[in-house]
Amino acid sequence: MTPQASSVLLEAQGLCAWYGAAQALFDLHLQVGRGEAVALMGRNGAGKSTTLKALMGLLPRRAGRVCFLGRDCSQEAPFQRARAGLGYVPEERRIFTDLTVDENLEVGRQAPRHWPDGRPAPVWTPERLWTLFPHLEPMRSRPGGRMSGGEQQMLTLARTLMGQPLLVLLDEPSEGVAPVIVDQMAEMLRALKAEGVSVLLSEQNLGFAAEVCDRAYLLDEGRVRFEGTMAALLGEPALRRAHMGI
Ligand SMILES: Nc1ncnc2c1ncn2[C@@H]1O[C@H](COP(=O)(O)OP(=O)(O)OP(=O)(O)O)[C@@H](O)[C@H]1O
Repeated sequence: MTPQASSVLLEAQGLCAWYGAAQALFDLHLQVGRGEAVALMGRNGAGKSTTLKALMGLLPRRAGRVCFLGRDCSQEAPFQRARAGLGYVPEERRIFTDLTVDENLEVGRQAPRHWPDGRPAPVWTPERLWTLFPHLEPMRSRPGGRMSGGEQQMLTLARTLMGQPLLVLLDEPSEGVAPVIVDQMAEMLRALKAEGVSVLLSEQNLGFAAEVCDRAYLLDEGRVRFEGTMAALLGEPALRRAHMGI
């Protein structure tokens, strides 16, 4: 079950990536449709972060095609992909520790966007973000450096949303985060999906991914080993044991 061709926002065809001479991704094909939440699953070192970085154009040595909004962006720099509406939240939180929550959000602000069919895309303002991240509002004047890891993770995502992305690449948001924040994160991602924003979520936590995502790609040693619905992945214990160790 892949998205209809007309609704595909992001597509990778034969994506390969290397770190120096070592190949980390092999001939990866994936699609994310409009309004879809898709999980990229796999154990440590499977290639999840590498896939997101390659999609964003952050790895110097890569091959294959990446299309965003039907346009080949394989040769574009990361900032050009971001400007086109591809959001990226890296695993390591990248907030400005000396700036307050409000200021961090302002740094990310971009003009509202439109979908390829001309309809307006969701518009994110700090006021709208407080309803998604009620935790952040009381901290508006607090410097980012004085927040917990989970709160910084939320702020990184909120700031990415201020860039008005049509699709967000989200790298392991649940890693090292308290269970209560993981629950809020799942709720927030469901709300994002309800707004029609697409998400490609790199994740090891199957429970979290299953709460949020409709489809999954399972990676092992840089190759896709399974592609299908989340329900199908949940129904394949042997596959999960072989490629995820759970
Ligand atoms: N900067 C780097 N230099 C060299 N090799 C790297 C680098 N980053 C990742 N790798 C290697 O590439 C492979 C894929 O790593 P990647 O970080 O994409 O995995 P991952 O699935 O995101 O794992 P994790 O959940 O641990 O972040 C691994 O073999 C890893 O050792």
